[in-house]
Amino acid sequence: MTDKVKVAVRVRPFNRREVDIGKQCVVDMKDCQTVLYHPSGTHDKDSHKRAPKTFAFDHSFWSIDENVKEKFACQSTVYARCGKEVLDKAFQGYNACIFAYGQTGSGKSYTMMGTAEQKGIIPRLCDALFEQITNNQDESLSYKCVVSYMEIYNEKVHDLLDPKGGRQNLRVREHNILGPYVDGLSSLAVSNFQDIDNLMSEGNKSRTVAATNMNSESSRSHAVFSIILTTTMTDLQSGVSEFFF
Ligand SMILES: Nc1ncnc2c1ncn2[C@@H]1O[C@H](COP(=O)(O)OP(=O)(O)OP(=O)(O)O)[C@@H](O)[C@H]1O
Repeated sequence: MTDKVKVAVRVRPFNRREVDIGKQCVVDMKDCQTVLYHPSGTHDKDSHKRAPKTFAFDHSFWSIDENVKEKFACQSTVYARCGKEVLDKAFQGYNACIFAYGQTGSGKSYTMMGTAEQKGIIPRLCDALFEQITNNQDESLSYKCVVSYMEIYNEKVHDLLDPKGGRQNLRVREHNILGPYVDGLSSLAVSNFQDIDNLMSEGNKSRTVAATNMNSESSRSHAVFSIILTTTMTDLQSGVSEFFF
């Protein structure tokens, strides 16, 4: 990757409540730029204080109205610009992390997981990952894919996929070459997105606070899902890449 960190911003459609109370949209996007307008407009003597503010990002995704075809960024556009490159680099041996940040209800889950009809980045990336593994014609190359899922709650690390269902605290250690790792964290083999989805659902049941519970407790619970892709060339371990969500 030319830049190690890329930042994308996405604006979602108004929800029912916002439509009902007549909210006004103050965000516009063009190419990689995001423009914020002052809600009071710019038609009086103080207007200069309320000039629009323009910010540049690696990507600005305008997803407010799918009828505005020339501007609308759908789920596949977001994957093509943010997910595909990460996958390509993982096959070259780089580690990668896609991290969604934003206030409650801003569209993180929709962008990352999406719905059955409108798949988000994670299912698309996993489908492409397993498709690439399945289509591999090079007999000297083989791939193995495993996943881990942990929760960090009150600075304690729990294994959400522990087959024994235990709740012991795991230790974070430092490997002299690979860096920090969680000692004893289970990793389970997967061969398609459905396997991954099932393990995520199982893991979510083991979280201290239900993932859907929006209260102050849930803000202390952080779940980290990782997919570890090991590429092996005949008799030679060539690379291990890890994705974090
Ligand atoms: N780009 C989008 N297009 C259509 N609907 C969207 C979009 N983004 C979000 N939504 C809808 O907005 C609502 C809130 O989105 P979502 O649950 O993804 O937010 P979130 O940031 O994950 O919230 P939380 O932090 O509370 O989990 C959902 O009903 C979702 O379907």
